[in-house]
Amino acid sequence: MTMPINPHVLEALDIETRFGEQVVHRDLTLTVRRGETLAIVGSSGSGKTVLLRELILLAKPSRGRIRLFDTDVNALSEPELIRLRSRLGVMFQHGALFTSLTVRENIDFPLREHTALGPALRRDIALLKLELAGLPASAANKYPDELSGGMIKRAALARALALDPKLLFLDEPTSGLDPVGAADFDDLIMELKTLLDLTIVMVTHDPDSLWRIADRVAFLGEKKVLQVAPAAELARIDHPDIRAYFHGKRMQQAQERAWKPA
Ligand SMILES: Nc1ncnc2c1ncn2[C@@H]1O[C@H](COP(=O)(O)OP(=O)(O)OP(=O)(O)O)[C@@H](O)[C@H]1O
Repeated sequence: MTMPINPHVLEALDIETRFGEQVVHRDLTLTVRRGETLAIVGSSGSGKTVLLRELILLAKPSRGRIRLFDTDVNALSEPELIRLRSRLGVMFQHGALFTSLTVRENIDFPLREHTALGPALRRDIALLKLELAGLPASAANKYPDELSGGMIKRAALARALALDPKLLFLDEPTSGLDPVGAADFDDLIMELKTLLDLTIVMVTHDPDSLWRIADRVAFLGEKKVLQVAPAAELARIDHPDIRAYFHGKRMQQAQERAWKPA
């Protein structure tokens, strides 16, 4: 008998997160469907970054369960956790590139850590990822401080893709980019999602990304996920925090741009 495939690649169930007396999450549940782009939004301090760190296994919630690729994370030993973590692609907000390494060496880093591939093959893979992320080959030997903000994002994306993850996390992928650069980056994410058959989870403050590339949006408030729905549905939900978030001028302009025929 074949087992039905779990439609969820990630499940965070009944999560509680505390820092001393402060409760950041309580009874928070979030599931991510295979193949979707899910955006996590909420006001400043609502616990998006903390949640992201828990989902990528860099931090442990105080209570609750996280299941990734059908594996209960709580039950794993440290080596098993490291192996599971290597199946996640993560692009951090400011790139988090090693400043003493070139772009190619940065992309090579996870390949060296987690595979037994030889240097020639690793070099080819790094150059391929660079190209996938839309960087010219000439960027390979540059150091992070020789790159523009947009190039740093792309280099960080190339590194996140190094090990061919099926699940990609993006922390504020378009922050700091001008509107054209941000739209280009959103386009790139959409293209890569289709090309590489990715599931994407992103924390974002960018209204254009919400309307253009997110299939569903999870709204964090009152220490939990208040609602998960496509942006158009979420915008109609009658909750004071959600209404306030969606009815700002920037959000309305983004909605109009997303609905304008190309
Ligand atoms: N390591 C930590 N120790 C203590 N408190 C923390 C720690 N990390 C986060 N917090 C607290 O948890 C709360 C949620 O922080 P978090 O960074 O997740 O918010 P956020 O929704 O990502 O905000 P923003 O949109 O401004 O980035 C904040 O009150 C923060 O001070």
